[in-house]
Amino acid sequence: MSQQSQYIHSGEIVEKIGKILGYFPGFRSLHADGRLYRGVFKANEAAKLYTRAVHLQGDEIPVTVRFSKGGGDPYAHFSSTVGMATRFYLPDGCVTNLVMLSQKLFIARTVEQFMDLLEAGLPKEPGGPINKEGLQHFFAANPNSGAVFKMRAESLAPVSFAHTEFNAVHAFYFINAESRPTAVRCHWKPALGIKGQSPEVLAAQPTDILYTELTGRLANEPVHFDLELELAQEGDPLNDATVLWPENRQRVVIGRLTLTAPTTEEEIGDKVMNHDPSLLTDGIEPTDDPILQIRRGVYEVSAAHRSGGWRKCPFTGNTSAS
Ligand code: HEM
Repeated sequence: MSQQSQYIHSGEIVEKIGKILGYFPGFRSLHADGRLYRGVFKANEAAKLYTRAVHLQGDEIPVTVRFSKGGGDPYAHFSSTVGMATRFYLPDGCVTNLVMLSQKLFIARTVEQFMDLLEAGLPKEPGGPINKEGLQHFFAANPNSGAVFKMRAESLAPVSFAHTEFNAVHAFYFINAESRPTAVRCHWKPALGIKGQSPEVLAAQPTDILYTELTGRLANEPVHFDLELELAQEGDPLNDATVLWPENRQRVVIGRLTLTAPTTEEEIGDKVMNHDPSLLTDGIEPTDDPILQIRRGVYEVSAAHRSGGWRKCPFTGNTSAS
């Protein structure tokens, strides 16, 4: 995919997200509220079968994780969608990201479908409420998106990050030392097992409840997640983030993440922490999923706005979040 197609709609997308969810200067357009934690990742022997990526060869690799709420309002309560953005610090000083959601699927298959969704949800007047009627029409006309909306609306909310499964949603190619590619979907499986609760019960609790819960837990013991690869079979869609693969796909655990303590942007030394999911390293390649491809540009625009950068998207000329 060309650089232009990665960036062409980025400014417009960030602008529309702001019109729907509100502008909160200095915060991410989505996943506005989050907290950072640190720890290590250690791959097991199985990892090498699938990838030659330097952080997946068995050495202990420093990591940071940003857990976040899904929405654009940093002062909102938690909902059933939370994020887990993991950064691996590679021996050569570079980093690579693995970005996941508590949801298994994304709500649009293509950039065009996502832009139509945003258009449908735009408030009828500036600053007004989200256009729920417009969205209902959109979901009726776009059944794949409607099905994901329903699935996400019916999903349980977390009781603790330590009991939540996370999913990278897109497929990636893992490339091993023999240059053999395997198409996979990645998941973080909580070592303590998966538990959920009703979103209403979670929303009635303090707005920072899952962060204080995790910080309190880490004061007593580390928290572990296993990195699981779901292996595609011939014919499984690799470019459609709105569709699950059949349930019987082989799953292989390739390593364990151990979180030990909270941290901060200052301690890490990166005030922006842009978790672009296409910031990969040799041994992992993106698929041509158009939603995965567009994310680099969108995250750069959002990161630039919140860090006092562009008032105007340099790729499209659109103004945004003023
Ligand atoms: C067209 C599709 C998408 C758009 C437009 C979008 C937009 C955004 C934006 C604007 C941010 C804030 C970036 C920043 O300021 O650093 C963000 C963060 C995030 N997105 Fe997406 N996103 C999309 C798809 C996805 C998907 C498929 C996932 C599934 C893994 C995902 C997971 C996350 C997470 C976990 C964060 C928080 C990252 C952090 O903690 O720094 N997004 N997204």
